[in-house]
Amino acid sequence: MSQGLIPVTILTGFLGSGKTTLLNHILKADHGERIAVIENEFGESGIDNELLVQDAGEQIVEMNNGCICCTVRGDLVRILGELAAKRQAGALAFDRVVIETTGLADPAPVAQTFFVDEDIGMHYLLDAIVTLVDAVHAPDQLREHHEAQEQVGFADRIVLTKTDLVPMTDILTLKARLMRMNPRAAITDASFGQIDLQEVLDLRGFNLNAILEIEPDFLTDVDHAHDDDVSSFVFRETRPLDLARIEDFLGAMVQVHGPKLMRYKGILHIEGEARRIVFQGVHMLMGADRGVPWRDGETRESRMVFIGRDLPRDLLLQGLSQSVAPPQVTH
Ligand SMILES: Nc1nc2c(ncn2[C@@H]2O[C@H](COP(=O)(O)OP(=O)(O)OP(=O)(O)O)[C@@H](O)[C@H]2O)c(=O)[nH]1
Repeated sequence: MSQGLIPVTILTGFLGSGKTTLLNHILKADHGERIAVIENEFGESGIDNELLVQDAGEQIVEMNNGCICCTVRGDLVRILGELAAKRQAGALAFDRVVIETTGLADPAPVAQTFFVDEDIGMHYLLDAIVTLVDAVHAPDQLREHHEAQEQVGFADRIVLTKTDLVPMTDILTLKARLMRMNPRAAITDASFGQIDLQEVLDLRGFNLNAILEIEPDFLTDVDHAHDDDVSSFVFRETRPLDLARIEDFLGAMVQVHGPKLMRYKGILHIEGEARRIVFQGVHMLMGADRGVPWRDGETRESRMVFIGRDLPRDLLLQGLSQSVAPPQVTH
């Protein structure tokens, strides 16, 4: 096996499948390794970045201006090159790289990077493509989005998430379907990212020969299409918001527009709350959690990204603006 190369894991999976949750588990686990993370997000606002636990040992690089598999692939090559150069010069220490792709990425062009770019190949070894599959939404996603199918097809390991929300018979049906789509990849379950790290790291799973059998044009084919009708926008607001109003409003919106709302997530500045509130959902499943405290003097801004098809953008922006907390009366 190629000695001295830096192992790279590509973490992929459709929108909201649990990538950031799993990545947080990897970062928090007691493995003694330093991990450089490359985060690619759909939409201009880097929210995942804020959701990752961070300590001095980690290097987190954001790539926000497009999808890693097409427009920003050049950026990926550049970032990997810079990381390797800094590591070689002793300016940066890390043992492995994890790339979290957007939920809409086709993993093939990301994987290609490690074979077609000579410089990258000299420093890095693609360890595996780990694909997360959301047990609640995958049956529809696999039917409607070819990206979801590509992610399963290219997986070296499949991690099934949210099995806590689905009856066992449906899980077995989904597993059988995934096995038919990709007999190479073993399937593991992870509840809220809890997984034995051996299941996702150092798999030495990426096998170019196997991939070339499935997709003979793998190394040359860079053309691929995205769902063009999927779009995103960001809501921003510096005035404090009222959490109950937001929950009521979005709760009502998903009743009507749930199927269009593929993914929404944000950091909210809530009246009277010293911590960031992390609010997120996938279609009709939504929830809020308390995040890290706002720092003294920091501008508290709510930012929420919506990704979906035919989004009711004006309605959402208007409803969220009306969720600003009423001014506090001081006596
Ligand atoms: N019930 C349940 N919820 C989960 C599980 N894993 C993740 N989630 C929730 O699913 C939501 C999405 O998780 P993320 O980790 O942000 O998903 P992601 O794939 O990073 O999302 P994008 O980057 O936006 O595509 C969050 O609310 C998680 O708490 C699980 O095993 N069970």
